[in-house]
Amino acid sequence: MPDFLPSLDSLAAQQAAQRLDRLTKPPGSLGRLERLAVELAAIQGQALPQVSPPAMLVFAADHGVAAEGVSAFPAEVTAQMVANFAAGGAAINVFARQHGAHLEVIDVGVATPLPEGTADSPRLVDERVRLGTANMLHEDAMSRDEALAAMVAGRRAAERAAAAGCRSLIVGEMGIANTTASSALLAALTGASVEGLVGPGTGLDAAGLAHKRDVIERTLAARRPDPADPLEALARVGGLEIAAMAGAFLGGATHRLPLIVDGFIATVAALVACRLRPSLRDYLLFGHRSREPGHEGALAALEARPLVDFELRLGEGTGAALAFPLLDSACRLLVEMATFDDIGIDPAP
Ligand SMILES: Cc1cc2ncn([C@H]3O[C@H](COP(=O)(O)O)[C@@H](O)[C@H]3O)c2cc1C
Ligand SMILES: O=C(O)c1cccnc1
Repeated sequence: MPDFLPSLDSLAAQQAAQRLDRLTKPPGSLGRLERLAVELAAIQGQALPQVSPPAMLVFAADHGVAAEGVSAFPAEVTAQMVANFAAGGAAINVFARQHGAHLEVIDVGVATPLPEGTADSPRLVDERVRLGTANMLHEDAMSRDEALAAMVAGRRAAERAAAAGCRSLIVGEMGIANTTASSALLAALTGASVEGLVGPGTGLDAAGLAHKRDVIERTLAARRPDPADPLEALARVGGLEIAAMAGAFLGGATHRLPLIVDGFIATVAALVACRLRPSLRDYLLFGHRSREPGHEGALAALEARPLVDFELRLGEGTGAALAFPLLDSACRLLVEMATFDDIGIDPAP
């Protein structure tokens, strides 16, 4: 993983801010779009930033803890959804087509064999580190080396996106039971109570939720993840796709790509990456506020304010994709709007 990340470009930020003040509008009247434009200039090191085309990286893996009945859906759905992403039929595929995104599905550890023909899809990348994590209630989800290998697979995906000319990164996931792993990891890293952050995921009822909470609490008591060692915590109670997302964020930042964080799971992955490299925080933009209750605590741990609140609770990168047009609009305003000079008006009569 990178030892350091490039720092924000304050000169590019200043140039963008000055241009915004010369555009044909009252100063500051485009609100948060103006702050976004300046932030994007600082990240990319360009007075006129550009976020299009985006890359959409969907990392998929299975979770041994699914055997405890912590999801409303069976573990086989991970592989079925990977086939759906590969065929272009999932929600994130719709947004990818809408925004001309480069979409990749990266299998870092799907346990069930993929449906016939899936492996032939040009969208699918095989980076399997192991066939799903172990059941973290009984043993560590994976080894430290496996967590690192999954992070490196994530970094490689970010590097492919940069090499393909993508100008921003949307990072999503698929992995049945990954809200359980993310909840355990978030509780471990922040010390927050499991009760306050556990949620229904794909749609557990009240009894299912109580059971999920009990499984997470017993897991934390058995695994004792150390918040001072984020990689170890990731290995003990995390997931392969969560590790890969953390690696993709770090890899994207080394290429100065604005990183659009999705919902609960992506935000927990971003938190892990920030604990490893705190300066990563400068590169993160938060797409949306998920309905999953734990998202609030994950956002608070990163002092993050999401762009949109549309009551999504899906994952895959959909909440980040939904916010993408806001970033794109911010960039286009900087490039395409006329200045007061252009139209011959003195803005300060
Ligand atoms: C058909 C389907 C499509 C999905 N796309 C994302 N998720 C989301 O749901 C899962 C997490 O919820 P839990 O922890 O309750 O299993 C993840 O795979 C996440 O990406 C999906 C879930 C399903 C069922
Ligand atoms: O916010 C998310 O990422 C989320 C919430 C519920 C289920 N899957 C993902």
